[in-house]
Amino acid sequence: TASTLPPRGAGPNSGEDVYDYIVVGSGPGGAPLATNLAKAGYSVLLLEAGDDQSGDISTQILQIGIPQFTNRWDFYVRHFADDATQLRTNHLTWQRADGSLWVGNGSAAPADATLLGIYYPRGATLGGSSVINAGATILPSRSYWDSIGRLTGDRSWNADNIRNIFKRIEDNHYLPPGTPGHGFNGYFDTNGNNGTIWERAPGTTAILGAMVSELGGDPADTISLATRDINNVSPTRDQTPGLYGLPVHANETWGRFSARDLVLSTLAVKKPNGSPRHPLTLKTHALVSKVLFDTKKPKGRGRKPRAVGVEYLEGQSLYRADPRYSPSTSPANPPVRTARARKEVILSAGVFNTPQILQLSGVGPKSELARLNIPLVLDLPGVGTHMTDNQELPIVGLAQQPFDTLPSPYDPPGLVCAFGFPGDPCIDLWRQGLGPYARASLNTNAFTLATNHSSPPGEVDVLFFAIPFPFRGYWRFDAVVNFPPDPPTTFGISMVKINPGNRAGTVKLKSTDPRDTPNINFNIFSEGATRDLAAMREGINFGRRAYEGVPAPYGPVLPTEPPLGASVQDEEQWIREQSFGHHASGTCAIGRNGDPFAVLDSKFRVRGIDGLRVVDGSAFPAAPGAFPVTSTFLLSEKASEDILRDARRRV
Ligand SMILES: Cc1cc2nc3c(=O)[nH]c(=O)nc-3n(C[C@H](O)[C@H](O)[C@H](O)COP(=O)(O)OP(=O)(O)OC[C@H]3O[C@@H](n4cnc5c(N)ncnc54)[C@H](O)[C@@H]3O)c2cc1C
Repeated sequence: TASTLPPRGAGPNSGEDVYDYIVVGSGPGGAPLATNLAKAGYSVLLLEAGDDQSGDISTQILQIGIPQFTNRWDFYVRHFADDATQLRTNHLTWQRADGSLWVGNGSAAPADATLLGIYYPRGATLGGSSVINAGATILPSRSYWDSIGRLTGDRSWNADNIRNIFKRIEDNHYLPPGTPGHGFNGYFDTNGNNGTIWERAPGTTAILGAMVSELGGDPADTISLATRDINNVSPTRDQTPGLYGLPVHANETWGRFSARDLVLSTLAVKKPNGSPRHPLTLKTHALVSKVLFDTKKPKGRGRKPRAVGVEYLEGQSLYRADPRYSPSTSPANPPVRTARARKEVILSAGVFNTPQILQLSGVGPKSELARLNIPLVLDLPGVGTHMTDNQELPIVGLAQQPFDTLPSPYDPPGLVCAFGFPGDPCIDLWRQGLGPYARASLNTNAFTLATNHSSPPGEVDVLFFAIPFPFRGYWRFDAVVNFPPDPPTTFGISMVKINPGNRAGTVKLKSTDPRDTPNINFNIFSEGATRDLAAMREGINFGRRAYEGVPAPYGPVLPTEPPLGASVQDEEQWIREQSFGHHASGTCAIGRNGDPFAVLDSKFRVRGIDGLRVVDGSAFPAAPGAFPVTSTFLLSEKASEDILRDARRRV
């Protein structure tokens, strides 16, 4: 079949590209696993479609680490199958006849504009999205991990076990050494604010104080509460709402830690003779197009197809979501390579690309594969389904005066950072461990709420972070936006829905061309909508009451968005149409035995296939807490243990 690997010695590879394991994708799912397997002595090929951008300073400093032209893929997704609803979303991206981008809803779109969809960037570089994300590092609730154990009957999924993995990998820079539940010698740098940022940001602190007060606390405690550890081990942590610090994956001088560091540091270890200590081979510019299966041997009773390698296209920016891709300059027929795995192939290409690769390989919903005439290897209806996301929405308000941050006495007078633009004086300071980039920023606060609609009851189900601008979602910085600029008195209480009920998102192939993006539809608020909308409305009302309570000179703050005075129905419509996400999970989910939609078993093995696992954000059976990245590192560490245990058993 099309998926069969050429015999060893045949073709351009001549058998030389053979490894114990092949890992596809170097993000938080792939990198820990690839490096752990190599450190255990197994030969590993790590294939990454992007390139190594570690020389780009914006990827080194957390505060300026926004998605760049060189390190991201631009996906455009749908939130709804229904066009009329979709067109009311205010942050749709459209392409005009001259190629420029325009952002706005359908009512005002220029006549020459074609709808691309809702912009949804992903990291596509060595280290994956951990190189471009905001770095928020919050563990999900204990019940989240325990529920995977209950779902699968696999007791290794339990909160204590996962906390032990966290302790092993963390290198905490914001708590006293020895703090229970934390680690201080691992690779996963975490940092958090020490309170001083709030002393110089009186407006933001006043808003946080009003939120504390609204929950029955004393606003005089605001600064000390804003340094509280949200990843604490208290047995009541998940049921204790209120203000905390928001930790991030960053080192002691707020340099970004990412999955890239793990790969580069593993490659850098040498033996005394100068040869690599660990048998890890990294190939960037390698876009995996399919998994190859052994379909030659006669099928015995119960014999499953076996993954034996991968096929990949070689070259830079081959995927059409890469902003550097151009139909005129990108090669039409890049070289096609294969690599063989003695033991296993592990897909860690992220929530959109892992299900794309599986479907291109003939593993997925039978009807979908038949639609594109892809030879069927296994009918696995759950591939590319059950996608979930944390819905987010800002509660926007206008204060009585602008939100200023007072200068730090430690900075040169008149210092103004340019956030990575040429001549940024703060970059040189950061190199010396000084200046604003070497300190916590204003978004290092987290405020949780347990609404009357939380599930499990009593557990926090909404997380806010308070910032002096409205975070309404993503669009490209070079797009023209069709919204009026926000005045400097604008504030945003950003709301993230924890444990969302919707898992109706899908990733389906657009074509059999591996360079095409798939069709992605989150189908938001299709499932569990009553509960989620009610919880988010309760969150909005909490934010509005807090705004009213902000004292002079900043308050009272006038809530402006979602629009005031709307009926319940209209407000729900606003939430449905204007909320957004960027934490997609679950497109190849772990599930219980007997569930036809369970793509993976509890050990990350693709059900019905030997030698193939999925280890990335696709594997989560539900959204992991408010922020997925830490859980993805933990998942990868857990998978490493499972895979190494199996490898030793087979020896
Ligand atoms: C802008 C942004 C902000 C975010 N902020 C936060 C946050 O503050 N906190 C948080 O917890 N989470 C955040 N996230 C989400 C978080 O970063 C992701 O959930 C996490 O990185 C997922 O890890 P992953 O390994 O599943 O996939 P990814 O990190 O997406 O990595 C997948 C890798 O696979 C590669 N790849 C894809 N297809 C192929 C192919 N065919 N062949 C070879 N390689 C391939 C990609 O290039 C990429 O490097 C954010 C994400 C973004 C994009």
